[in-house]
Amino acid sequence: MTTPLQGKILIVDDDMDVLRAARLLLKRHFEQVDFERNPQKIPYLVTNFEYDVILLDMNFTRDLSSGKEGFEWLDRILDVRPDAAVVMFTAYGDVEMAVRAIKAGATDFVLKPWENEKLLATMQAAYSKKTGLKDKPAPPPATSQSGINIIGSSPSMMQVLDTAERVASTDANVLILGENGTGKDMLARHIHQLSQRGKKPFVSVDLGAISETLFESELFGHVKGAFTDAREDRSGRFEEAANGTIFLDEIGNISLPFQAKLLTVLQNRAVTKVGSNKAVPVDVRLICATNRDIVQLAAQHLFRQDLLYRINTIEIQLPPLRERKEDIIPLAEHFLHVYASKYKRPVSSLHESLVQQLQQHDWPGNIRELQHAMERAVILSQGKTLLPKDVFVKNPVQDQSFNTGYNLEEMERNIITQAMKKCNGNITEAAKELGLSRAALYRRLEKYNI
Ligand SMILES: Nc1ncnc2c1ncn2[C@@H]1O[C@H](COP(=O)(O)OP(=O)(O)OP(=O)(O)O)[C@@H](O)[C@H]1O
Repeated sequence: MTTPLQGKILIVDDDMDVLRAARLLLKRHFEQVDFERNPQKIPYLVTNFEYDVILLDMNFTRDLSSGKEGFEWLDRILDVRPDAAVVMFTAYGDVEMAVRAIKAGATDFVLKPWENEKLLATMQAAYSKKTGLKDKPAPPPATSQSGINIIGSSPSMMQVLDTAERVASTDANVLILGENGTGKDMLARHIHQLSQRGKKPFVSVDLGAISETLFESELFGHVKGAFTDAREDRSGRFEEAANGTIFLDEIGNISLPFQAKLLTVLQNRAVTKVGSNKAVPVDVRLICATNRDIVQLAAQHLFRQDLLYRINTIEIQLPPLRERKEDIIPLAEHFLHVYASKYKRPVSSLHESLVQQLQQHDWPGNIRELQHAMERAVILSQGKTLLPKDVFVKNPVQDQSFNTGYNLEEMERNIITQAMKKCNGNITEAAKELGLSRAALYRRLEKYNI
């Protein structure tokens, strides 16, 4: 057994067996474990004693299934002690409710019947969070757990990673919002890896890159003969994601008729292939993302409100890089090492003047832009230290108006740069403007390092 932690715990549950069992377990690991059967005593207890973590039942017998009473008590606790760490105890099957409790300010939740290890780990994590956040080592713990190296220890990123970690195991639908290049895809993979579905498929679908005609067959599959080119049965992306996670990127870009089709699939948890009339059940966890203001789209009736409610059980907002400047240098250093090793370059540090310029830059293309800038700089670098001129290469197209000459590639680069500028870095809109698919535009952005 590890060194016992300090810490004062309160358990509130009206089931005496639960109280006894939980107390027996927690007593071995915490300095003091109090328990209370009557929730009416909560205001008195939290006012007069300082508990580090409160384990609170969501369903007292007065109100067996709605969890409403649990929410009320959570509110009362937070009124008295806004910084209280409250872990909700909830019945299996009430996960959505527990997730709502987290939105309402709970720290975490544990499902009943519980596994001792899980209960202990959750209580210990809540305790450390409450008392020792500052002592934690710098890298966010989630990084190594998922195997995905998410760089960022700014307060806003810590909060994003914290929410991601907590929702990962719940199977709740997640909507990730953020500008292009802020890491939405990466975060979706991270959540998948941390979830119980981590070893099952993660299927990413860029809805902005699928043409309207292929939408249904791509997502739901088709049967042989459904249309001229359908020479054999084909499974869709939902089926490929069976037991795993489907990531629907650019969800804000699909037309109203397809929103209706998607909603039917999500409601019925079953897909019907094009050309078939048999619905096949699918078990997938849904993560969606968009860079658009989806609430506004819903208000303008361009996005179905009922679909929005389905997909946004949990919303995670990824802040743009310019709003988490603390992350710029760690990210730049990360990419420096990645590309120095990839291209076998001797460069290993950033010059002080470059550090300043990196921090001052606005990064409209967010982390993707920084990543490309660092890749290009590493390739062009000549010494051990990267200088501003390596990263902020004077790019003639930025200074000149469109018609610079007759070099085709240069003209293409020019046009794309102009379109990206005009659309404020919004890839979907720029692709539309240029008459390209998003995928085709991405390829060109990569090619020209834009
Ligand atoms: N926190 C991070 N740490 C390290 N790399 C990151 C981080 N966030 C994003 N990246 C990298 O930046 C690039 C862009 O990230 P990603 O594709 O996840 O962004 P996105 O928001 O999904 O972009 P888009 O909206 O354009 O599809 C990727 O190469 C990703 O690996």
